[in-house]
Amino acid sequence: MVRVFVTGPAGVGKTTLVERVAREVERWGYIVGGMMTKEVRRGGRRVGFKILALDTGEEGTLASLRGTSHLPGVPFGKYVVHVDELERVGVSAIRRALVEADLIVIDEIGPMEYKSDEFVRAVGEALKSDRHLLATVHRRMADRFRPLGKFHVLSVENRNREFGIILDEIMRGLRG
Ligand SMILES: Nc1ncnc2c1ncn2[C@@H]1O[C@H](COP(=O)(O)OP(=O)(O)OP(=O)(O)O)[C@@H](O)[C@H]1O
Repeated sequence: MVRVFVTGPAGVGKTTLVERVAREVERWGYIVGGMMTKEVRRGGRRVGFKILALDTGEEGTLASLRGTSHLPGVPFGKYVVHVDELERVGVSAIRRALVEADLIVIDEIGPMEYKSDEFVRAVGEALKSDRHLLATVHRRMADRFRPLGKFHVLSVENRNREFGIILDEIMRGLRG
């Protein structure tokens, strides 16, 4: 069983890399589940983050700029984190992946997501399960996950090369 963690500075391409890997893995006929986080931009400006369930395509609002959403939430810097949405879309997707997927994707494990105890629990379950895991980890939390699997730090210079290395690690795990 393989566990791959990806970290790196904001905007370096972690989500893009995970999407590319997930697409390739699916092309080989494996089932990929879990969740992705994407930024939401309006007029060139980042106004929040949304979560996407990989299996159903369902979307939820993870966070929005303070004062711009009626959804309940927990303040986090200039954002409000919508814990209910994270649990409805993201945590549910991870839980389904724990029973259905060949590869569990968690993008990302970060301080916003950690506002949800259910999310923290779901990550713990993924780490206890014997399913293959590909997760992105916020820089601030990297040290906690470094010892738990193969660990990659992305930069603009290495991100294309790392894509190949990570895909190879995961395909080798999937093929046993
Ligand atoms: N390998 C790549 N080659 C060219 N452009 C890329 C590559 N990877 C990512 N990008 C571009 O860089 C931008 C940021 O990518 P992405 O959202 O994947 O970064 P991230 O590390 O997940 O960001 P965040 O820290 O916000 O989660 C996007 O516009 C994406 O298209």
